[in-house]
Amino acid sequence: MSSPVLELNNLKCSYGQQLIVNDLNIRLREGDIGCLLGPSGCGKTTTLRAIAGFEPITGGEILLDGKALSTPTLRIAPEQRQIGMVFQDYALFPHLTVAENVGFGIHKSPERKRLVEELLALVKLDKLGSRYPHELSGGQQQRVALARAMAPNPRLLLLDEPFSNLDGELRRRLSAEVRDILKSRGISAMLVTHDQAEAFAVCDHVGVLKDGQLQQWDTPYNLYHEPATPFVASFIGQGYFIRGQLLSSDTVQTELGVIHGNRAYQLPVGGAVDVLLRPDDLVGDAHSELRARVIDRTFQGATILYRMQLQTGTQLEALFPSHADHQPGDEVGLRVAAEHLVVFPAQGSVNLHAQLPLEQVLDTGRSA
Ligand SMILES: Nc1ncnc2c1ncn2[C@@H]1O[C@H](COP(=O)(O)OP(=O)(O)OP(=O)(O)O)[C@@H](O)[C@H]1O
Repeated sequence: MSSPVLELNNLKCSYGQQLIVNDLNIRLREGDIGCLLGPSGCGKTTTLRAIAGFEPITGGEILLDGKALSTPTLRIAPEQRQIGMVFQDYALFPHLTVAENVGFGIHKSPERKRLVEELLALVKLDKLGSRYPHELSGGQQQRVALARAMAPNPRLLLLDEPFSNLDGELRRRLSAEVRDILKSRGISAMLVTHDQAEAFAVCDHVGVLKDGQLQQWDTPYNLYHEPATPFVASFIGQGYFIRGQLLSSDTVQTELGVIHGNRAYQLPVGGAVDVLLRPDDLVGDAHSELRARVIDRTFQGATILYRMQLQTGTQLEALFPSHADHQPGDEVGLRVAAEHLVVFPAQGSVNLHAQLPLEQVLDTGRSA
């Protein structure tokens, strides 16, 4: 396994007496794109600014290639860190052309002209080198910012909400393109976002933060299918919890029937658990004894998200292919097809027949 390019060891950051980032441990491998993801105010930007050298740290250490950049008694200046930064608002120099912006950090290099041309071609702006930033679209400006940050060949690139000023399709396309560009050059990067789809599309590893603490640092696949905490389960993807009882380490009895998973839990057999259900864990089955009534539906194109109710009153969400066209009031046969059984020890005193909505988990998490 390759050695980490960036290490955050027990990192702590504070503003005055207020601890903002608490004991963060992250290792980013060479060539990987990492992400800090979490709700507003959880400490993502503070962490990124500490890595860049703009904020002091109050505990732990930040290492680049094994060398200390920050400790509570040391702060290497940002320009000496070999770290490039791309900001949300592009932060281009308005009085410099596109080519001059890109070449700004390498003005002493004899290779400057060639490098600028190469980078402009890489970000597909080779014909726009003589324009000024205000003559470009938002997406084009962010490409210039990316090329400028890459020009000095940094060991690590930091991207702070780089696509948040762009919308919809452009945002999706540019984020995929940026991933391709970084990967084609083997550049290690750390991105901050509160957009889960963006984190999943761009990054190899994602760290979910809550109140300055890392809940899980993992691949997007594992965050979705094997969330380590109820907070990650509820923050990542759609879903909700239903109450169940553990029959064995990998089997749980619920009012939807017995659900058998592919992973063993070290929890007391017979104990109450909360079972995570994603809308795509429920499939239609006309022959199933489990029946639910459609309450409402949201047409999403290829799929329809149904809200349904069991006879017991429990409400469920199910995502069906669009051709399964049910109307409110219809009775539908259901089956659970959850390969990835995700359970947590039961929280609070939830009515056995009531689902625990995700918002409640998030609220409980916040106030904890
Ligand atoms: N300069 C500052 N002085 C005091 N408190 C600050 C300062 N900057 C940020 N904070 C506080 O630190 C906490 C974390 O802020 P931070 O900007 O790191 O969060 P974030 O996760 O990036 O949020 P967002 O997604 O909204 O940008 C917040 O409670 C914020 O109010």
